[in-house]
Amino acid sequence: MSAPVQVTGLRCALGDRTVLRELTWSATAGETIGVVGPNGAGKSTLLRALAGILRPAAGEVLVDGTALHRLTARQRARRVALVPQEEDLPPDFLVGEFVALGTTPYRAPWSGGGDAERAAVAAALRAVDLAGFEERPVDRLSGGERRRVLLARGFAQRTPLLLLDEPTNHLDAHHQLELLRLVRDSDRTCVLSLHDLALAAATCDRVLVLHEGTARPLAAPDEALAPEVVREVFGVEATPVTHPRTGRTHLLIGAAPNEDAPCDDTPGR
Ligand SMILES: Nc1ncnc2c1ncn2[C@@H]1O[C@H](COP(=O)(O)OP(=O)(O)OP(=O)(O)O)[C@@H](O)[C@H]1O
Repeated sequence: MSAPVQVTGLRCALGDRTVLRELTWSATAGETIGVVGPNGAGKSTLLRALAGILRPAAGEVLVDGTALHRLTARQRARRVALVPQEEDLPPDFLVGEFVALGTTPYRAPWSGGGDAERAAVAAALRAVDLAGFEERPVDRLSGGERRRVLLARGFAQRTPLLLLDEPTNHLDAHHQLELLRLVRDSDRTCVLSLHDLALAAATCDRVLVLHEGTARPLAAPDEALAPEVVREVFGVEATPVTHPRTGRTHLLIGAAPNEDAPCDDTPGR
């Protein structure tokens, strides 16, 4: 249940302002693509274009060969799920009712959910470590639990393409790693925006770096997040180190040296 994604000559505008231009890249079915970039680089805008919510100003996005923005909302919702960065949960909803919204595209109009829907909701809640939360009012959740409920709704949509905007926000270390493991292990194509470059390097098959209104070539983390790229785009130092147990490359992020500061080589300092 995964779909290839093809982005060709994509330009995205908000109002009369071009936010992204000349984006051309493609993801194969089942890949996990990380999107990184400084604040305001256009990560959320790109995800909205991939979701078919934002109509491209030029170029196109094809998911499994289909331009999503030409589909009805219901058809689109069977192909792509977008978990936004922030969303107010509707007051008076129970967690189970909210997560069940993810199954709406599969229901006949005006029909209730039934056993299949309950099973889908329970599975999605188990996936985000909230098993048994169905009856809990959504306004009685912590920030991290709210975040995981949003993710559960995205999982319940059972789409071949899953878009996650800053999915690790508000999550503790355990749930960040669990979520990213879930994303990697799922058989969907996933595109996720991340601020944490080390997590992006450790989790994603390939990484797209947005910078100055466009994207650098989509590449494996070692190349996409090479120290010189990270220095130029983010103004920080990235040091690749090999994890002693797994052998995977991890990035240590630190402040860039201040080139104007006098160099102090005094021993012992
Ligand atoms: N409605 C709008 N009209 C014009 N410009 C907008 C509008 N909404 C957002 N922008 C601008 O578009 C740019 C891209 O915004 P976007 O939210 O996609 O960036 P981002 O990379 O997701 O940012 P962040 O890391 O801060 O979440 C920003 O410069 C933002 O100020």
